[in-house]
Amino acid sequence: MIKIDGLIKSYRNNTVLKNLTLSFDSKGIDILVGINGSGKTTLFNCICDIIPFEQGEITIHGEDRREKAAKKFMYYIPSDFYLPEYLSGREYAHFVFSRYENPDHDLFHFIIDLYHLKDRLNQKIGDYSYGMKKKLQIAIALALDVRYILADEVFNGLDYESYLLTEYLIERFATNRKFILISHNMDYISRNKQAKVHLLNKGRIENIEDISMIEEIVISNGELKNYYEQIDRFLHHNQTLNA
Ligand SMILES: Nc1ncnc2c1ncn2[C@@H]1O[C@H](COP(=O)(O)OP(=O)(O)OP(=O)(O)O)[C@@H](O)[C@H]1O
Repeated sequence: MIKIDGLIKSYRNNTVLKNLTLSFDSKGIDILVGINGSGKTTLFNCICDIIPFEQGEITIHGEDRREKAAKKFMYYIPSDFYLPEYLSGREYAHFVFSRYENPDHDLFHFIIDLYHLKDRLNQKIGDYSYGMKKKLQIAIALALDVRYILADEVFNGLDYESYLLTEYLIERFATNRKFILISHNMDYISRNKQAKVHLLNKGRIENIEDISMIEEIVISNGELKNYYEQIDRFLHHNQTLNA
């Protein structure tokens, strides 16, 4: 289980996470939603010990997140990943595998095949497209013997077939590990009824039982209604001028 207790994280005087308490069990899919800048990536960076925070505690299977014993349970696919462009996909996968226990090489090659990347594996990552880099990261993540895979916008950059394939892989692999996904993809969220959805809003987290609530919350919290009215007034004004 990942336990987050009383987490407070600020950047100078901007408090992004305000006394956050939540936990993730070790199977299934959890999806983190929230408007741009609500702190989703910050939360992932805190969990994975990439950034420090002022207050609170995060444990992974009872181990503090900073401990090696905690890190071996997790793999993180960030949205803006900077991969070593001078390595081939194969070399990079081997580098990651060397840092974890029991990676499944057969599974890695199986997924690489599904993603049509087999012939590209010996090429430098610098020559890969954005979607190909994403697929390489997903294949590596699934081949690792980890409990938790955290992924920030994992479907971005994937063509539709690869998106559906990845959705299916995640669903099947979630029977014995946890995927915590940051996603703005409402298509994915609404299709995956078994996933738990958490909304990060103004530094606090709430569970979303009914995903139609997301639209209501976004509209009632944000400036959206105001923007809709501005667009209507703008169009009305211009149409009047052009009439
Ligand atoms: N290194 C940093 N220094 C200062 N402020 C930061 C830093 N990183 C993030 N922030 C601020 O923290 C807030 C949360 O950012 P974060 O990237 O966690 O949001 P997010 O929910 O992941 O956004 P998005 O949906 O756009 O990816 C934003 O106001 C952002 O400007």
